[in-house]
Amino acid sequence: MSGENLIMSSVNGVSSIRPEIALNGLANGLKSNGINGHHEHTNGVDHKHANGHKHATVDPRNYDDIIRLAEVIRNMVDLKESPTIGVICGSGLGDLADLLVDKQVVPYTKIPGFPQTSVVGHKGNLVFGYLSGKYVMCLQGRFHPYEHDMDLVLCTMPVRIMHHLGVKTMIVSNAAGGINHKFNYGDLMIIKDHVFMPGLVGFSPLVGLNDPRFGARFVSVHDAYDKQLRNMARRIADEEDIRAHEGIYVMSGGPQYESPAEVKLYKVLGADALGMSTCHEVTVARQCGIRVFGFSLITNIGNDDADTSVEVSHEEVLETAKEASVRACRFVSRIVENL
Ligand SMILES: O=P(O)(O)O[C@@H]1C[C@H](O)[C@@H](CO)O1
Ligand code: HPA
Repeated sequence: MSGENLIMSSVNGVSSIRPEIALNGLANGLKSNGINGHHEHTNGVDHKHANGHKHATVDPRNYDDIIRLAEVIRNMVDLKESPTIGVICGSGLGDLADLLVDKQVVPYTKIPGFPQTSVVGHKGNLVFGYLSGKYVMCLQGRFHPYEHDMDLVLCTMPVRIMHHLGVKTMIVSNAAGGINHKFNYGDLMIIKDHVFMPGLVGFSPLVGLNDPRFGARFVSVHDAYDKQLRNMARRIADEEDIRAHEGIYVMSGGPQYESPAEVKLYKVLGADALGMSTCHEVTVARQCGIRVFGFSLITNIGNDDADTSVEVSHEEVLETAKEASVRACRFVSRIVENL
């Protein structure tokens, strides 16, 4: 692929990538030395491109590395303005990024030190452009902890980059199994609160030395999912005739789906839908002070009876998510319009 094509065509114009800037960015210091010398790069990430060759070492725990990487990304595109809205596209919402106007696409493979996606349905592009007249940045593909050895700091690095680039409101989506008996295939669930199972047992992106420049050591997640945004989203769902519930999302570590007994456990806990993402990203967004709106696409129904054989598959998840995709994109476009 030539340098000129690294940023793909836009709807209203094409910008060319300047790869030398990315490389200069690396030369200028994407070699982590730790936080003020206290943190000795204990978990530096030595990523590989999808094509196999090694590139920059970026320590996702190092504030200066994150800022430099954000600046490298800024220099890879010709930002029209600061993106104040960030969208993390879960399974089924990836098409949203394709709808952006004046679009600039940066493949994760071209970002030095960036992790890569491996889950089908997550393309692996950072996309900048206009949605409903607002300048947004989309993660067309997220990082699930189970793909990255439960390195939650690495998986949430894009949220910190979003914050540095100007994002004030984050919209995050996922595909999830419904466990509330009122839920049906293809419904949406506005996330009201979450149960972050990995976080409860120490797999939190906030574990480890905290550089105060990232935000508070102890982060409140009481009001993680903004009430005003939830109310607005409910109104929009009504106006658009989209079946949307409000409920509690539980994140398990995955990648195996839950056993019937585990589904039952989550039901007893009071959860309404279950998945393998989102909570880590929301936790970091809250540390940054980003307002959050989250929703699930209900792609399958959790089975809590071991005597009833109900097989869940990622293919089923993707198929239902695909059917719901147009609705979900319309929903998000209207929310962005109202921000
Ligand atoms: O990125 P999301 O949370 O939408 O992906 C879901 C959860 C698992 O990664 C996978 C299971 O089918 O889809
Ligand atoms: N469990 C966990 N993650 C999921 C599911 C599920 O049933 N459906 C989609 N993502």
